[in-house]
Amino acid sequence: MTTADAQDPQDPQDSQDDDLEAPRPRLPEGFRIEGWETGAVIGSGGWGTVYEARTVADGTPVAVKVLPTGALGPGQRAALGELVAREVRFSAEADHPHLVRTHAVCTVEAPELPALDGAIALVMDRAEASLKDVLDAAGSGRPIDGAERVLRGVAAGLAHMHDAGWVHGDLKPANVLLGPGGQVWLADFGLATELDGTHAHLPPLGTLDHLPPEWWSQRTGTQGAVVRPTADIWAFGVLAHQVLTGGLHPFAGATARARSLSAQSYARGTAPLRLDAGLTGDMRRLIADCLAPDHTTRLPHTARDIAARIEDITGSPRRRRRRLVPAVAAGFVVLTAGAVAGVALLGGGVGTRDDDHDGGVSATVTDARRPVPGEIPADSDVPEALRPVIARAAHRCTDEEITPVLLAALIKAESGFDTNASRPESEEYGVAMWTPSVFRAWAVDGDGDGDKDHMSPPDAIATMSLYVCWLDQRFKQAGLPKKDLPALVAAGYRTSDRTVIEEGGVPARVRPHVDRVLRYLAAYER
Ligand SMILES: Nc1ncnc2c1ncn2[C@@H]1O[C@H](COP(=O)(O)OP(=O)(O)OP(=O)(O)O)[C@@H](O)[C@H]1O
Repeated sequence: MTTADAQDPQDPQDSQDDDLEAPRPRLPEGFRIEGWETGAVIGSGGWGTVYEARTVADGTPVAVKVLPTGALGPGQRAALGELVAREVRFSAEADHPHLVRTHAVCTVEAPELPALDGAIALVMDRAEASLKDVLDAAGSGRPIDGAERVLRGVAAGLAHMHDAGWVHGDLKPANVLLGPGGQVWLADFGLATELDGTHAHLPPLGTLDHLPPEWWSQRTGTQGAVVRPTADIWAFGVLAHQVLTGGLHPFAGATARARSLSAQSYARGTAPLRLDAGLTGDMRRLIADCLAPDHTTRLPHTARDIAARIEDITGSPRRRRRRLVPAVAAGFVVLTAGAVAGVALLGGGVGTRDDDHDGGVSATVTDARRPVPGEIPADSDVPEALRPVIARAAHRCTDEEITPVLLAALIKAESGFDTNASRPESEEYGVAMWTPSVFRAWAVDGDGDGDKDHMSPPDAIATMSLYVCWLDQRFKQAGLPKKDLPALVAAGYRTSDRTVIEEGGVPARVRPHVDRVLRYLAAYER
């Protein structure tokens, strides 16, 4: 579903990193730049090299970014000057606990090292690691240590930037620094530029993995590409997914370019959003909002709003325990991703959701007397063994119309919950009545057994959820009435998205089937 970052030798983004491996002139350890003394190299970026350093007067640790200017042509020198000026101006203006501070800008005087003589040196707070270092070392599939703290810090820093009228423009794990006392700092404001009305012009640098899909269709004029705050929101969505899954990118692909193409297919409406199944519902919704497919639909999700939501989701454990979470029908437990089999029966009463990803059961228990909208009621005819499978499959889709009861109604109309159902004349099999060739195009491994089998209820139902989620998105994009979506989805599952869109509604030939689905749905929702 998602693919860990991998390097592609053909990928310009990755080959940029190869370039960084080329030997560069280095300052010797103990080199003095005004009141600071450099130490070992921390790393190199597109423009220069970052060194450990300390303040000579009192030994305070700092980092010094040295940007050589000697080998640059006049145009490059001007561009570098502009980046530095932005970074310094930004740092001075935007004083904030989640933005790294630049203390001074100096000139390196090293006549004996001509390549570095005259270089610009930025003296900054020193971090212990970047978020990229942490993600590179993390085991994928689980949130990194301190994931919530990191997300809170990044979101707060971004909200402060946007409120101050700046766009970061290059938000990515390498530009999130982690301080020695657990601080979270946004860094590298080289691309940050003041908002001009609603957007800023930036040169087309950025990072493929964190660029919003609309970036590719924008026209790049002499001033560069238009970068708006919503581009930072997209980048935050990608980064949050990576932080919560130990580095998994939300879009599939072995290379940055492939992932970017997947993101563009999603934005065009030709592929659904497939977030990692281990995310909690709150985080899923938040990431899905950040990854809204275009600038306009992302616009309502401001950094301030995202920061507030993250505070709410990840608030203190005490606050979290008090928050009651809407849950599945009374008397059973919803299993999070990675655990499908088994239904634990609990008594009635009120429980809480465990927002921490422990890879195990995320228990959501409701008050038995109050059925939760969209969830399967306790007294329904849905077989107990299928309930958690259906609930989990429905919760994979972030679109509100795709609920457990809608999936249950669809399955009942398709097969009457018969896991061995078979209609050979139309080549439809299993509980979700998949035609094997169509199933293969969408297949999801719902039970995580490494196999995708249309006769396996978890696989068939998870795939049904993915497919109807996509239908739902298609119909919304086509402007079909929101209130008709359950009927349209039922019709689309029996025919195709195209047929429904072309007919502008439910085709007459599937009307009886659709009516049946709606009747079952109404009974579950009563
Ligand atoms: N203040 C700092 N404290 C500690 N490490 C830092 C600091 N600033 C940058 N680094 C680290 O130094 C390395 C180089 O950083 P730099 O900002 O030059 O490049 P980058 O962000 O990796 O790439 P680019 O700037 O080209 O996008 C990175 O590993 C970064 O995490």
